[in-house]
Amino acid sequence: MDMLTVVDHPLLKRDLTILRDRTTAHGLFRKTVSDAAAILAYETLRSIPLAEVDIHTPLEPTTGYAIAQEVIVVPIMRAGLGMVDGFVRFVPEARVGHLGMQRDEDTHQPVDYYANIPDSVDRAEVFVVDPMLATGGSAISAITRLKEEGADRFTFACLVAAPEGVQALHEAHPNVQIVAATLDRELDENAFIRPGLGDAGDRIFGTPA
Ligand SMILES: O=P(O)(O)OC[C@H]1O[C@H](OP(=O)(O)OP(=O)(O)O)[C@H](O)[C@@H]1O
Ligand SMILES: O=c1cc[nH]c(=O)[nH]1
Ligand SMILES: [Mg+2]
Repeated sequence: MDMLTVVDHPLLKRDLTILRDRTTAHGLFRKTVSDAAAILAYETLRSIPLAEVDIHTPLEPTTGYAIAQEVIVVPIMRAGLGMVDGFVRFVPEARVGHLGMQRDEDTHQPVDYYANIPDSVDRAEVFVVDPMLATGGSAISAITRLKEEGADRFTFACLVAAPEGVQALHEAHPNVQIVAATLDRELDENAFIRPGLGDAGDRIFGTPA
């Protein structure tokens, strides 16, 4: 699956273990989602373009670098909110858009309930973040919506990806780079990722169904 980059880092392996463990309480779960997102952001931002800038050190003029591309981070709510801090800590000037989507428990299709997308999305590098890529329905719908607003440069960053979701997202939006902390085995009959980590949103916000 070369449309997918699985970031290989010992800290991510440790963090995923904390997240998968059913005994992890929501406070540590939320912190660990943020920490793991920061590692994904660090790796993903390697390709961000830079421009040279003239600055003065206390001793002499020199050349430095500034990020030359507008960055927009778009969490898919709720669970994607847990990854925003991990991304914007490295790019504090980034704008943050929001897309609210809730998967219908029976059909597994995403139902939209909120959208707020910055006007500059058409000239930005857009990082869509959500811990879980299961069937791919939510990610596909989010990126379709962002394309309607004019966006055309995307990375989709998640913690746990299912092979079914990677395939579906790639087929629907072949130009989207997918970055994950792990590629898990499969979806189960409820479209939950196995082994997975359960319902990411409920575990981040401490609201088990
Ligand atoms: O790839 P898919 O099959 O679309 O599934 C993944 C989606 O499901 C979860 O959200 P959920 O609907 O549980 O909403 P929540 O974030 O409010 O918990 C998850 O955070 C993704 O958004
Ligand atoms: O395993 C899954 C699938 C969808 N949403 C989740 O939060 N977890
Ligand atoms: Mg959920």
